[in-house]
Amino acid sequence: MSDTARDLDELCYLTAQCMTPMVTSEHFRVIKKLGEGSYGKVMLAVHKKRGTPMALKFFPRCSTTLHTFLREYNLSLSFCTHPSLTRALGIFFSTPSHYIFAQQAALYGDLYDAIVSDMGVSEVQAQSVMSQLSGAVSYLHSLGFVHRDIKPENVFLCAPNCRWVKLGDFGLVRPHGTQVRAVWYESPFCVPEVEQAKSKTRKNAVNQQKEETEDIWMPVEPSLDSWALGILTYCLLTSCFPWEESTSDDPGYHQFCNWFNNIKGKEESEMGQNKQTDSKKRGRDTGGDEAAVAVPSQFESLSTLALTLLRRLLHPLPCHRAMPDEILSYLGGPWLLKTEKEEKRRLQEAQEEARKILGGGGVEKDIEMERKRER
Ligand SMILES: Nc1ncnc2c1ncn2[C@@H]1O[C@H](COP(=O)(O)OP(=O)(O)OP(=O)(O)O)[C@@H](O)[C@H]1O
Repeated sequence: MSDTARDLDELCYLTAQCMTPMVTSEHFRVIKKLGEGSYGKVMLAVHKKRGTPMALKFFPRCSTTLHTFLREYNLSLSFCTHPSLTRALGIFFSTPSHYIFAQQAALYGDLYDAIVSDMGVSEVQAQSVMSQLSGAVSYLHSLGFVHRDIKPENVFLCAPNCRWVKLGDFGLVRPHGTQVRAVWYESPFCVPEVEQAKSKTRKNAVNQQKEETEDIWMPVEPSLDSWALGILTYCLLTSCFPWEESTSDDPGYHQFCNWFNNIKGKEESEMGQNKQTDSKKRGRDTGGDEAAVAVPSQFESLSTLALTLLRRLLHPLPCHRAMPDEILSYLGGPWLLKTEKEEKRRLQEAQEEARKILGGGGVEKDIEMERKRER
């Protein structure tokens, strides 16, 4: 167990000793519901004496253990000190029906709302979000924790136009290396390595009772978050999912894997001819093979740069997935093809403008005029 994981356990033990019962309305004015998840609801409230706005997260006691509650609270309070992680505010208490803690409130909704809004998220905003999340997730990883639940609903907006976002919901965070039961769920965010647990999970859901077969256990790896960041990047750029579920029988995912393997095959054959091999460098410097090999239809609007990034984050093999900090080296260039065209158009316009300023003949004409003047 890492030092940070041990520190978190100790904090849970200590805070369990001072959990106090309280009546929410005596200290807080509850304004409105900010959102609701599978574990509980989150309310915007104002501290009556200090006037400070905060998000109160309510966990029903009937379905939440004290340890689960305290782990999320202490993690958010003591470890989430990055500006793009949602920090707890040091207030926690219980009522007869709920455990409650206070967190920084994000007042502009969550990323899901932004993605499905009429405007969607612009390319610049998408890059800004991914840049902030790259920092936040890398920070969490540096402490030895893996988030395991990165999705649009868990990215909260603290300023308009996605200028400041915070990753929240630390209920599934576990220390790197922890063994957890593999649970498959129907979503592109579920990593492909969990497919082996799909038939068992399905049978359990149908029969409403646990199958006799052995559970499949997997270690918690940072590559889980890389995968989620890849899917999130795609959602931001297209407002859609790339496929329904990351399993071999899903047509969209199947197409992606074919494309992925074709590029890999091409790269390997080039490697045999002693060509440059680093896939990341290839993508950036030379345009790579991403566009050369027929791109799956759902990726057609993405630039070579974005395709290379997605190929790095969505590597079917977890051990080869890029770490979140690699996202930073893909910022600044176009992620959407439309923008690539616009970029060219802008460049042409700038060249034309420059030609006009130089009087049509360019530098040579200037030199000629200078000579005439001298004569
Ligand atoms: N600090 C916050 N500020 C503003 N809104 C928040 C905050 N925390 C949560 N929300 C809103 O409440 C919703 C549910 O919160 P959260 O994801 O933490 O709950 P959960 O029950 O753990 O959810 P899940 O089902 O994803 O596990 C979020 O999608 C978001 O819209």
